[in-house]
Amino acid sequence: MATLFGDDMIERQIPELPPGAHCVPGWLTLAQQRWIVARFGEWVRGPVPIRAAKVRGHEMSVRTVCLGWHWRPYEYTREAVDVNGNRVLEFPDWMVRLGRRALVAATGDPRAGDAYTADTALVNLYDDAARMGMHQDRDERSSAPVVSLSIGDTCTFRFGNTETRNRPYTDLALASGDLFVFGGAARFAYHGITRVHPGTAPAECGLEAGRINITMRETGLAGE
Ligand SMILES: O=C(O)CCC(=O)C(=O)O
Ligand SMILES: [Fe+2]
Repeated sequence: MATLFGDDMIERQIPELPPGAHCVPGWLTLAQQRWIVARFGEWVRGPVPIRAAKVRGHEMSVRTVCLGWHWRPYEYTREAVDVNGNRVLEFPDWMVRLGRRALVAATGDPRAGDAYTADTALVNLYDDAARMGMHQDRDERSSAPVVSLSIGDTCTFRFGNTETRNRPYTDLALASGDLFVFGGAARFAYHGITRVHPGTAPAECGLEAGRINITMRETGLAGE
């Protein structure tokens, strides 16, 4: 029980979030985190290498590898047309199940996951200097919730409103193992990462430095 007196046992204060947004600190166990980090090692060696997507000609500071559908600003395709043209990895069944369980855990509603079949995940890798500017996730045609999982270093996550990228917003820490869900009235809220806090990853999460974030989504796109 090496984690018994770790930071994960200290109740963290979750600031008030807008309706539709939920945070579940420490949702993934350290064993689950390590297992996902091992899968991440496979994904980055997969058919499409991890890369920094370009937004209006500028590389993002995060690097991203996708599952199910390949995302680039501002479109999903099956092939990584801006990387090497290869088809992205299949969306794993275990992640479909995890997404459903995440919605149940986040909302407390045992039926919340029933109709949810995530079919894409953007898996972001942040180094100490990486940030993500305020944006909406709106390249999906479905308004089903976004399920976000964090592993590694803690970051400061800024969760805002659906109208502007400015205030009102709430800053909260997302630590290794945390689940964040935004759906319903919060589905199209602006959000971003203002900083990553180096050296804060728990020793046993499987990632020595940096931060992995997985956001699962339903694209609402059909077929091949
Ligand atoms: O890293 C995060 O927690 C958020 C990532 C994000 O907003 C995105 O990939 O669209
Ligand atoms: Fe996002």
